[in-house]
This record gives sequence, C-alpha cells and structure tokens, in this order.
Amino acid sequence: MTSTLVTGIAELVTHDPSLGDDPLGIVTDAALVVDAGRVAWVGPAVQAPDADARVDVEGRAVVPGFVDSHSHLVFAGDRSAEFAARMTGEPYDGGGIAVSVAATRAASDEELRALLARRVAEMRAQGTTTVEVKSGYGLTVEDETRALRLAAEVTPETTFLGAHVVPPEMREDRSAYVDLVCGDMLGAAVPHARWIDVFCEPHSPHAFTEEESRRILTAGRDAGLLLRVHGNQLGPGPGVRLAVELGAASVDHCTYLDDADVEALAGSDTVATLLPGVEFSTRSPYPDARRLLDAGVAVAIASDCNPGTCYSSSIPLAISLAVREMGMTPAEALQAATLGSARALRRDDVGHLAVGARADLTVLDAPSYLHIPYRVGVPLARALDLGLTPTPTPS
Ligand SMILES: N=CN[C@@H](CCC(=O)O)C(=O)O
Ligand SMILES: [Zn+2]
Repeated sequence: MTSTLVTGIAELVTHDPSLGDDPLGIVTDAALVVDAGRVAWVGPAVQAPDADARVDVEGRAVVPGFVDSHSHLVFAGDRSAEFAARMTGEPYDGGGIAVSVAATRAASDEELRALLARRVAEMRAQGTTTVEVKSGYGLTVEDETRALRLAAEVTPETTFLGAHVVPPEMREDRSAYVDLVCGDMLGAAVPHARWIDVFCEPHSPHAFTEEESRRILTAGRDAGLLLRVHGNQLGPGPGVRLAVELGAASVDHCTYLDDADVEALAGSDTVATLLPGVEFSTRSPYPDARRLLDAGVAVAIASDCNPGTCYSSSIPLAISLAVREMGMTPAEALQAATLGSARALRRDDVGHLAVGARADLTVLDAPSYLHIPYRVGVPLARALDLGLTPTPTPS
C-alpha cells in the first residue's frame, strides 16, 4: 500500500475544529496525506511530509465526501408523468409507489443491478462517497430480500423498508401485511440489512399508522436492526415522536413539525434529516431548518433519490435548496450533508477529514465550498478517485 500526498488544495474543509478558528476546520493552501485508505496527515502545504505518490488538484477546494443518508435506488419503471402532474397541482399521497412496485417486481436481477450501479455512479460523479439504500419497491418476502441483496453489493448502509406502503394485493387485509413484515419478511431481510425504516404517515392511506409503525420498528429492533423513520412528510403526525421514543438514529422529512416535535428532537440523539429535493419535486413547503438548528437539533441533509417524490441524486442541489429555501448558511448546509448525515447513519469514520477518517475526498471545480450553493446547477463536485482499495467499514 502506497501513501499519496494530495496537494494544490486552495481550501480544505475538514470539520476538525482543532484545525482552525472556523467550525468547518478550514485549512487554506492545504495538503493532505492518504495512507491505507485513511487520512494520515492534514495541514498547510508548506509543511507537507513526503509520500510515495502525489496528486495535484490545481487550486481547487476539497470537502469531505457527501454522505447521502436517505435514498431509494433499487427500482425499475418511470413515473415522470406523475412528476408533471405534481407541477400542475396534483398532491402526493404515496399512491404512485405501487407503480414502481409493479415495475420492480417485473425486472430481472440483472436489470435492477444495472439500474442501481448507474445511480450509484451518478451520485459519485456528483461528490457522494457514502450512500444508504432502502428496499421498499418489492413488498413480498422474495422481492424485498432481492432488493436488499442487490443494495448490499454497493453499500453497507442497507435499509429494510418492507413497511413502505401496504401492497395493492393486500389492501383488504392490512394487519396480515403488518404480520408479514414483522415475521417472515423481516427474518429474510435481516442478513442483508443494517437498518429498518417505516413510512409512518397518517396523511397517506397507503402508509402506516403510529401503532403499526411502533410494532414494525420494535420487531426490527428485536431482530438486531437499527431504526430510522419516514415521518411528518405530508402533514403533522406521530413520526417524529415515535422515532425519538424508540431511539431511532434519524427521522426523515420533518416537513410539518409542532413545538413538541422540535423539543423532543432537541433532547434526543435522533437526527432530523431534511430532504429538500422532495419539497422541490412535489411543490410542497420546505421544512424550517432554522427553527431546528436554533433549538439545538442535529440536522442532516440527504437526497431521498427515488422515482416518486424526488428523482434527483444531487447533494449539491439539496445544499443549494437548503441555503436558498430553508434558512441554512452554506456552512451549516455543507456540514449537514457530511457530518450531520454521517451522524444520521451512526458513522464517525466518514463526513469529516480529520486524521484517521476514511479518505473520502470530494473535489470542487471552484476555490471554495461557498461555490456549491453559489453556482447552483453547475456540476462542480466529484468524488476524487485516488485509485485506493476501499477500506472496510466498521460493523
Ligand atoms: N414517502 C415515502 N417514500 C418516498 C417516496 C417514494 C415514492 O413515491 O416512490 C419518500 O421518501 O418520499
Ligand atoms: Zn424516502
């Protein structure tokens, strides 16, 4: 294994507060040494040690690779007409998920694997280096297991979402479906999943109630999975408080919150993951990130790349929306899409570039991270390929 010195970094964002006065731990005119897939040294370029190899990024900014802690990448089919309807005022209620379920069930393993690989490559090309991938478009024991098996080929952050919606063939007997999710489906999913998630949403007839969600999450936890929740997406609801009650790592969407939700989050270890691409693509009001941050809530930003509410895999777009529409500063938004989303995945080896972190570097065709929201829509960010063998992820 050779060490690599990365030079020519105009601005390096480390998130290591010991490396500068700024909370982002910014080093200007910086260099960084990578050894065995980890950050081995960070500092001013003039003090850089020698290394076996050298990569010059020629005056660009480098930030921690984006951590996308919420995505649904294992699906087939097309729902662009649904997006167009949304733009003319059609509301979203989760009913379109059944369209993706039918197309996904009909696809072969090879088709799904190719679609997934293309979406992960698209993310990497935009600077994402860690991604969580959910099942949820299979909704049978066999199809959910297949989705998780394929997801596990591309990431260790796999999430069992059998409780995405009640599938059309079981609508007459919801409780039988909940039994299946908590029983055989969970048993088959566990070997391929790290997380369990549920779409807890009283404003969708297709999603799950508070009681159903509590049952499913508790069964998942008893089976050894860690918890995450889709909550408070379409209106006020119990998702946030349930996530906090059960010790979920993250509750995602958080679009409609009351004071008790914010208070519960502030006193908890549950991260509020905001998904502004969803509000953009469904013409919905954006969550109030400022209110959460001012209350001391840990906030993450992720893409929620999925065929229904947001078919965008772009974290730079999510950062731009967070800054323009949700009251976050560029620094807060970048931190939420790296350190915050790593926390939402309970990972401390990614989302920052302090010594010892995984060497997941995202390089910007710009001199500063401020250009991410400033140059909205311009493809500035890409994951830096150092030709490294990936280091194993902690279990
Ligand atoms: N809300 C639930 N699940 C996805 C949307 C899935 C779909 O419409 O296909 C979400 O996170 O928004
Ligand atoms: Zn989602």
